[in-house]
Amino acid sequence: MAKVAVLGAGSWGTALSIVLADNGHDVRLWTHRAEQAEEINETHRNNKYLDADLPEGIKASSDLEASVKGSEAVVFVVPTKAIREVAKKVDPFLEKEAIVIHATKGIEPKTMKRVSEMLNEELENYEYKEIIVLSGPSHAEEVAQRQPTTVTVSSLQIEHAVRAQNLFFNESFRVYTSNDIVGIELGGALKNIIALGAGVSDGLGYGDNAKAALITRGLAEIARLGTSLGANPLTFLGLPGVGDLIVTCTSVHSRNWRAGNLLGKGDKLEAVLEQMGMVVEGVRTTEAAYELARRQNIEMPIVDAIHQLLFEKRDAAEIVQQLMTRTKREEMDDFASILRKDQGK
Ligand SMILES: NC(=O)C1=CN([C@@H]2O[C@H](COP(=O)(O)OP(=O)(O)OC[C@H]3O[C@@H](n4cnc5c(N)ncnc54)[C@H](O)[C@@H]3O)[C@@H](O)[C@H]2O)C=CC1
Ligand SMILES: O=C(CO)COP(=O)(O)O
Repeated sequence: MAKVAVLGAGSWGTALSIVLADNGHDVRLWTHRAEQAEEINETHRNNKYLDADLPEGIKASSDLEASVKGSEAVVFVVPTKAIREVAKKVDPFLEKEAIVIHATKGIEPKTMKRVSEMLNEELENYEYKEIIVLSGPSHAEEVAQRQPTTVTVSSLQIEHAVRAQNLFFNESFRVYTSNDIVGIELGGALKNIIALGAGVSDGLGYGDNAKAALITRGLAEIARLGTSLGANPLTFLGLPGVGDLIVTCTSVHSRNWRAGNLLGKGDKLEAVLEQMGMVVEGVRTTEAAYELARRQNIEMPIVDAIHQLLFEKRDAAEIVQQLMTRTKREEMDDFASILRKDQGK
């Protein structure tokens, strides 16, 4: 059994630590707050983030060096905005043969980089340069209850992804592998924007028809942008694509859906984010995707609409009207162009 460091003691870091501890691994759950580490070790709970009793195999720590040194695997689960800062601090302590996995779902505004690209830049001494992503439809609350969950792990070298698959796989946590790291990271990050939109739609009082439309047309936007950046279009039909889109757009567990729901009811963004107390990745990723769409010359009307709502203070109901009255078009236009690109035409 392996020593594994999990970096970030929020909901998802804690839930993934439970999976690893259930598999018999020696888990160091690192937090940047010493008082949180003390509380976890004394109570075997992480009450602010997850309603679950933690297995004995999880030891919390605020000592990054002690957590990372000697670990066969290091799992980054801090929010996207903290990735660079934490990676810089981790770099001197990483073991030569360790695998680096991340389970963070975001794109960095301004640089428009994926999390594995940010990690590769900051982990200067890391020889493999083969970061692994873990993504899929997986709310922490259900994983902590050992409810059936499926995810996908991916890295450029499939052997690395297989090491991660073996680390996490158990009877309630089924792990697939894939070699499309670009598609998997983009699917996980971009679905958060659509989930904000689904929350807005529900908050405005619209029904299931509207939500199904958002999920389906949102998937078309994600696939269009993703394919233009080199992803395999089929990835978006898998767990980290449509799977994660469904779970995040339809579950009350989703922070992005909940934030959107409050926005749809008329609350202001700053108040919503303060009230959430947990990371709502879709907000910063909207900034990044909005810029990426322009750079790649890709049409993303839902992303544009969420950008207008979040950053241009536009009215939610007006934006829905604007989406509904766009120029008439053929439904499968986008998919036809994706397929043409995939076939090199
Ligand atoms: N919660 C979930 O069910 C899932 C979350 N994710 C992704 O996992 C990532 C983390 O999400 P959650 O755990 O839900 O967030 P969270 O808000 O529950 O926890 C974030 C944790 O990161 C810590 N943190 C923030 N800034 C930090 C810094 N500069 N240095 C060190 N630690 C810092 C916070 O103290 C907190 O413990 C996000 O990218 C999210 O999209 C992915 C799948 C499921
Ligand atoms: O990514 C998730 C589930 O797969 C969690 O989504 P939220 O960050 O919206 O809670």
